[in-house]
Amino acid sequence: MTLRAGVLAVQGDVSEHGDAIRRAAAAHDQTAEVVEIRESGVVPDCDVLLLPGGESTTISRLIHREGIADEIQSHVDAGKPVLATCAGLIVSASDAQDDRVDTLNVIDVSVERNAFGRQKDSFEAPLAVEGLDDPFPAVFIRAPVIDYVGTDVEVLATWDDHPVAVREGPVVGTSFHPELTEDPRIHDLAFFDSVES
Ligand SMILES: NC(=O)CC[C@H](N)C(=O)O
Repeated sequence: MTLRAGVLAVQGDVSEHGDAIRRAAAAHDQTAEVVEIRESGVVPDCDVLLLPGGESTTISRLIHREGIADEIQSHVDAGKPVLATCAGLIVSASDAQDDRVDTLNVIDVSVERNAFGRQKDSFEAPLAVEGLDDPFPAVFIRAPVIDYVGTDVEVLATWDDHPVAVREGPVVGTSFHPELTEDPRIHDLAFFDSVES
């Protein structure tokens, strides 16, 4: 099976997500065809979506301007998988506590932007994640803190008493950047568990 994976490419770390989904697919003897999303009309043909890290105020502005935001919401309504990382999670949240981010409201969490690692902008931590046997090397870069999760949201990992990986229906969100390591297990958990079942 070839999976058509759309990476939101209006801004952010796009190519890394493409590589990560290809690695995860290969681990399942599948291939991923990666398409970059910069305009409307692409999302409806995608099996899965990746919403990368970057700058959430910019990403939010561009996806609304280009008519991509509604298409992402329809993708989620249809039960199709999404992995949203860092700024992608902020854009996906129900609340970003920032008027400049018009969120998609596809995962019921409230996030505080740039709240992790104020003293030290980025850090890596070995993270215990629900469903993974060994810790995941989680890279945090000016990461959002999740300070509220809705009742339908499953917390997959916490760091420093805060949820940092969450799932609601087809959407998995992380405060950290799984695409910046060689380890495919978060992409695997977001896509191949759900796509294959
Ligand atoms: N690494 C990231 O994606 C950082 C997110 C960024 N600080 C934002 O709020 O948009």
